[in-house]
This record gives sequence, C-alpha cells and structure tokens, in this order.
Amino acid sequence: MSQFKFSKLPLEGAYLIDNFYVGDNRGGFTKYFEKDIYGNAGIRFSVNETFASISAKNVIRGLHFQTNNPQAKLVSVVRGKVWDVIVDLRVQSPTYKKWISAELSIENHRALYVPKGFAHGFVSLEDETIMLYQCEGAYDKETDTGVLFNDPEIGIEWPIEEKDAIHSERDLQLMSISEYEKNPISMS
Ligand SMILES: Cc1cn([C@H]2C[C@H](O)[C@@H](COP(=O)(O)OP(=O)(O)O[C@H]3O[C@@H](C)C(=O)[C@@H](O)[C@H]3O)O2)c(=O)[nH]c1=O
Repeated sequence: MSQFKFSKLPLEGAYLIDNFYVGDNRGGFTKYFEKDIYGNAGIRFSVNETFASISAKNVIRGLHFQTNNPQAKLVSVVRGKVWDVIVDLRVQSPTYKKWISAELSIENHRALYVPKGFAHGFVSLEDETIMLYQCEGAYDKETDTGVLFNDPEIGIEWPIEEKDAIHSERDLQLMSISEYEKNPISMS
C-alpha cells in the first residue's frame, strides 16, 4: 500500500503526486483525488470537469492552455504510459518558458498537478493510452489554444523522433511563443 505523496517541482505551483494505491489478490485500487488531502498538501483544487483521451503510441497532444480563465489540471494515466510535459507560460514568472517532464503510467500511479498559467502536453508511449483529466474552472472553447510542441524558444526534448509523431491538424497550427506574447494567459 502507498499513500498520497506530493513532491514540489522546480516550477512554482506544480507537483508530481504519487497516488494512493493498494494492490491485492483481485488487482489494484488507485485514488486519483481527495480534496482534503490535497488541501493539507497546500493544493487548493476544486474539480469542475473531468474528461479522458485515448491515444495510439507516439501521439503528441499539446501544448494546450486557455488564455482566459485558465484551468488548473490534475492529469493521470488510467491505461498505458505517457511522457508528460508542462511549460511555465506566466510571463512574470522567474521560470517563464521553462519546461519539465514526468513519466505517468498505470504502473507508477503518478499524477501531475498543472497550475493555471502553464501549457500542457504529452506523448503517449504505448498504444491505447488513456489520459484522465480533472480540471478546475470551465472549458472555454473561444480561448482554448496552445503553442507549438516544437517551438525552439521552449526547446522541449521529446523522447521520440519527430518522423514517428502523430499530431492533430489543430496542433500543427498552434502559435509560436512570440505570437503568444501578444496575448498571454490572463492570470487575473
Ligand atoms: C478539452 C475539450 C475539448 N472539447 C472538444 C474540442 C474538440 O472537438 C474535441 C477534442 O479536443 P482537442 O482536439 O482539443 O483534444 P486534445 O488535443 O486531447 O486536448 C487536450 O490536450 C491536452 C494536452 C490538454 O492539456 C487538455 O486540456 C486538452 O487541451 O473535444 C470539448 O468539447 N471540451 C473540452 O473540454
């Protein structure tokens, strides 16, 4: 059995979380969120919506955010494995444009807490990988956007070859960082 464990990441407000997990003769049991335990760890998070995506191996999704009323997100994997990445897009932040990655999988029972003001993306490392999102705040179709996964000013070192990656049409048309800076995420 392992209890929730919260590790602060070097980008302020972001956490890597070991979920509560217990295995037994039937299989296993994982808890993905408990408001009071998160609150005691200093994460005030209130879930407004949940959704999931399923991806073949080598799908890159992101890097996504909303410019108005940005959502905080708690992301976990309920099948398969991802290499997850977040980018600090708070223009006033000392770690602006810095990124950090973490492997999340059904085996390691890990989650990533992505505060407001970050872009989020991942690459799936196995077929039929299911990513679960729990989000604070509402989806805003009008300002749901992102920056390019390979923007050189961010410089993410993706763990797969670009020739193998599968993207949505939308993700290939996302902004550069210099375009982003004309209309950055509103943190108010
Ligand atoms: C995120 C979202 C999408 N949609 C719609 C828009 C579109 O028609 C369809 C699929 O959306 P997308 O192509 O944007 O899905 P996807 O590329 O998986 O988007 C996700 O990517 C990762 C990296 C994130 O961080 C998430 O917050 C989300 O942006 O679902 C909603 O209706 N509500 C939502 O909350």
